[in-house]
Amino acid sequence: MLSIAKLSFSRPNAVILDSVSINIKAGSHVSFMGQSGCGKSTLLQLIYGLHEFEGQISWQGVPLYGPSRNLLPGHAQMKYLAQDLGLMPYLTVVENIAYYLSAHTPALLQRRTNELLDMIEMQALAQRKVKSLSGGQQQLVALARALAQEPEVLLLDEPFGQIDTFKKNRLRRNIFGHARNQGITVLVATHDPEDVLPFSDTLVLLKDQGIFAQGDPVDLYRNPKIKAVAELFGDVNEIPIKLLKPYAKMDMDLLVYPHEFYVSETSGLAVRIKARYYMGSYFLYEAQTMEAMLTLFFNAPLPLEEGQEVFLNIPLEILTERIGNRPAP
Ligand SMILES: Nc1ncnc2c1ncn2[C@@H]1O[C@H](COP(=O)(O)OP(=O)(O)OP(=O)(O)O)[C@@H](O)[C@H]1O
Repeated sequence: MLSIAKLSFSRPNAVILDSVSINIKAGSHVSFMGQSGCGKSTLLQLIYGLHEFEGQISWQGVPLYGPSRNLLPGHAQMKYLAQDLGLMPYLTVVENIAYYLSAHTPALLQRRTNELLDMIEMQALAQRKVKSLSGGQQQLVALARALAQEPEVLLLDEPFGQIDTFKKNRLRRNIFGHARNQGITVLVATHDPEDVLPFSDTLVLLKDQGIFAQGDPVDLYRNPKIKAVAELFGDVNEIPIKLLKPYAKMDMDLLVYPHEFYVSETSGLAVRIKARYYMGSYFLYEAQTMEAMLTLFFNAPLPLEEGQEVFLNIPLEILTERIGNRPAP
């Protein structure tokens, strides 16, 4: 268990984290999200022991301290992968990875190196010097090198930030899957819901120097109780329920993702289309409600025209789920 109790940290001009407490089960994958500057990277750095702090952090019952109590920065059982990757630029990809591998025979070393090269899909670049690689490729070598060290805890700061979209999902599956098989506890600071929804056991939202919400990412996605949570996953609309269902007895705002609407020709919430964005497999529309002049966003597979009037609806099960989960007044 990674236990964080009443953790506080300030910079000269600002409190960054104020009395943060959380327990993280060994072997679990946890993502930290929140607006830029909310302290995600700082939290990972504090766990890794790079700054002095107030409060307690312990791993498997053993207290962890800041740099003044450690000979070298960082804890041996952890690996922290920051934006500056700390690679050895004049060595090759394979040398950077194999440097940290413990293997008793050359054949085993070769096999384990190959496994890691396969994982990051960089066999073809194995003999290239790291300094000649792109930022994204260096990021992958750093990930493989971190995993080669078989840490108990892996702390990743925006791990796929520089990787191209076309490879990203496959690499995420490889790397998070490898960490899961090895029983490594993974903590990720990210802005990207695709790092979180398919891979994390827990999502933690940082806001106002503390933990604002935490839970199963799928629950938080499906039943966001407040807009700040829904917004982590992209665009979201906040709509007074009476606009959608005029006969509704309660007064509340409903959070609706753009893909949850469906378009009807005949009935629903009347909107006029203001703008259309082609998104590949669908169109994203900006529209204005005819009543209350509210701006909202919805997705549809069809090319609708600017100025066109359509009716929007949301499936009954989403309506019931959201109403059932509304925050207490
Ligand atoms: N070396 C530093 N010196 C002074 N202030 C810093 C330093 N590093 C970070 N900060 C400040 O601390 C706050 C938290 O920064 P941190 O990098 O932890 O945020 P973050 O949530 O990881 O942001 P991002 O999503 O943009 O990476 C920010 O206000 C930032 O400006």
